[in-house]
Amino acid sequence: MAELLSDDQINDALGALPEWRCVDAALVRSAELASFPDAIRVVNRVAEIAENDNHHPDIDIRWRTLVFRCSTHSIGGVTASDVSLAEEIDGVLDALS
Ligand SMILES: C[C@H](O)[C@H](O)[C@H]1CNC2=NC(N)=NC(=O)C2=N1
Repeated sequence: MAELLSDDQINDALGALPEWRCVDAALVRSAELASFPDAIRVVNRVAEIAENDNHHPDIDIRWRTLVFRCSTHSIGGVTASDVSLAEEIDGVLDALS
């Protein structure tokens, strides 16, 4: 059973995730892509990763801007799975730059 991370553990994790913030018990970051098709390509790649991990982000898509929100729905807060997913999302975005 996943365990909620403490505030200190979240802050430690965010030290390695400079694009992310903890907002309302979730890890959140935005990303602006070069085009809408590029944004959808990122979403599709993240979807593959999330399916593989069986851990899914909330994704807000507005033209070229994506907002990712990672929390563990089953226990209502941030767990290690969310930190791992955030790292993988950064990997997808970093691969574009
Ligand atoms: C049965 C349950 O839906 C699955 O174990 C997964 C699916 N993806 C998930 N994703 C997230 N973010 N939180 C979950 O609790 C979760 N549960």
